[in-house]
Amino acid sequence: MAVEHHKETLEFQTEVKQLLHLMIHSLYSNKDIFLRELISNASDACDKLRFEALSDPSLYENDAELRIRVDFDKAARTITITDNGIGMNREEVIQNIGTIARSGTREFFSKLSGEQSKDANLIGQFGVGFYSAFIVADRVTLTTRRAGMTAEHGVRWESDGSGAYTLETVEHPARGTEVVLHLKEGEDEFLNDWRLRQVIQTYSDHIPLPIEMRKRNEQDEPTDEWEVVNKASALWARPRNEISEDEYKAFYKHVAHDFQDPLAWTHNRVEGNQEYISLLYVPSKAPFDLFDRDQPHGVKLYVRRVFIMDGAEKLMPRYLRFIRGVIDSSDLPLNVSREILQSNKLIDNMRAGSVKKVLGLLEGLAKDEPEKYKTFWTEFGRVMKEGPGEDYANREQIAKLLRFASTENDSAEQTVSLEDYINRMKPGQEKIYFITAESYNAARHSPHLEIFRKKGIEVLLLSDRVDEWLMSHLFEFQGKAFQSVAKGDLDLSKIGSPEEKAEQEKIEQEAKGLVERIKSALGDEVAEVRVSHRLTDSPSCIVLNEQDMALYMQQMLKRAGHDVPVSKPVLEVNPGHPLVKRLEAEQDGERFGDWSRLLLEQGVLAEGGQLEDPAAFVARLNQLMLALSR
Ligand SMILES: Nc1ncnc2c1ncn2[C@@H]1O[C@H](COP(=O)(O)OP(=O)(O)OP(=O)(O)O)[C@@H](O)[C@H]1O
Repeated sequence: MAVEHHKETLEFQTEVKQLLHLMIHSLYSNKDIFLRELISNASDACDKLRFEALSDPSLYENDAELRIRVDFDKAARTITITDNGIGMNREEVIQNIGTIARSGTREFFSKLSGEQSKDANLIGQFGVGFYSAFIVADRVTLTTRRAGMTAEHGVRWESDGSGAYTLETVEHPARGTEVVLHLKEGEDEFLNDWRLRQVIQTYSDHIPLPIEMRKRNEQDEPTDEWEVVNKASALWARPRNEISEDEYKAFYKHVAHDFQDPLAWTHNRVEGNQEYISLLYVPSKAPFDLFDRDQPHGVKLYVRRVFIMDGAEKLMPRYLRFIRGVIDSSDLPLNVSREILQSNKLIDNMRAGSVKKVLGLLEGLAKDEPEKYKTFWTEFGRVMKEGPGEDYANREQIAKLLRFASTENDSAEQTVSLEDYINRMKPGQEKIYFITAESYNAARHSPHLEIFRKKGIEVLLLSDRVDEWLMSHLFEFQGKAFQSVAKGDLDLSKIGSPEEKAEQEKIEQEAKGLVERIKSALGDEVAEVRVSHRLTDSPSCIVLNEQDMALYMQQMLKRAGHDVPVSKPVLEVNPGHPLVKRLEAEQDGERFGDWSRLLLEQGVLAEGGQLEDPAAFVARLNQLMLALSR
């Protein structure tokens, strides 16, 4: 293949410019992290080489001792981080270092406020990576050669971090990547052996690769000999009682490329028929692309300390895609391929065991550290709600972890568990009542809640997008069935007194004629008209069939271009309401029809549905208002 030798100047993608600016300004107080990020990248590059070399050992080029070196030059004011990992070719450098390929990036940047403290948090969600070099450097030179290519295929990338970079083909005999940081004025503290070792030991002690620095002679001058400065043993392989909290946290920051502490973790060694170790972390902040379906999973697979692959989807179900960490098997073959992973009993067992551990960890948090659980739920609750639909076997355990807003505490915060709900159920109450709506306020103000408020029966208020899906997979919890208060026939007779029931029957009897008139006025726009036992303050509401999708969801799907089968609603009316009484007295057939339709239309609107002919609705409403004011 011909080698292009020209040097060219390329512009960073706009987002990269923004990222750089933000990073330099908001992460300055955390500036040590640049070294951890560059070492993590170097370590990932070695892992990738080790994996590719399983099928092509020639990639090692007779140098299979993977390592990372950190060096500095006081006179030149540079720090150099070198690895003999996979390296990159020209296209890969452009792809990986000049662009951010993650979807949702643009949207992410639009959320930034310009306020440094807030944005520093957001940048953490994004992951800082290679660009963190520019926190301390005003020029960065990266020289790299991909494993398996010849020396003349070296690539040199250089930038001052302001908007453009140069790219040049160079001779580079050494395989892997070398990153040289030309330090900014005032950053000389890093031109110090002790300081660099301290940062490495704080952040990178337990990555399973040796990190080397030059040995120093008696005059404290660098020699040509190198020594390992980290423990270089896999943290997860050590016994739990020998690992400190800080070591666990530092390791998390390395595997997760996060700069905040994790919320919790679980570390287990499984022995017996099958042997593996898992070290799994719950982050304290959700990444910005948590809802991107293509977002890579965060658990790395190792076989006997050798990295096999990143984000192995088979190791965690989708609803636990935010979990970060490592699973290290003693039984899988080293040359395990993605295909083998797809259907492998050992993998299935490790996954089932690890899911149990994570659910157990979350249960422990919920019980013993409610504040932390609250943080967890705020960040990841919506993803956990995908659980019951996805993981049938564990659905009771997942259901226990769910938290909801409810009429009990009148707050949008999701804090009520199903166990709390069951403990507060009224005598005679057999069902767990809930409502789904487009927003918390729509749920809270729904006319369907009127009778429940009157009787003091708690209703769970569900307004996350995933809730309708969740409730189509949750049928019961601890033997109590779930019941939407907006769907199907409502029977609260067992909770009330026998007199109430008799009273209801009487009202129904008396309103029979009215119900008939409304039914014939609306014709086939409704499946049925009946007297409502849910309403106390509103004149009417719409009730859907048990199996129907809520109106606001139907609306959303329609907007997204889906065909939604529509079934006709049931209209319930409240004969005690003054408007309905007024309607009953109306003799003019046309007006009776118009007003009946208004009852139907306001029911649809209250459900978050959309009217076929909104202008006609407004005209009818105005007529009614005029008539009533006369
Ligand atoms: N030392 C290296 N050797 C080989 N490839 C590298 C090296 N450093 C970076 N890269 C490539 O550049 C990409 C971008 O690196 P960067 O650190 O910005 O992000 P990341 O590591 O993918 O994720 P994060 O933002 O979470 O740190 C990496 O995914 C990798 O493909």
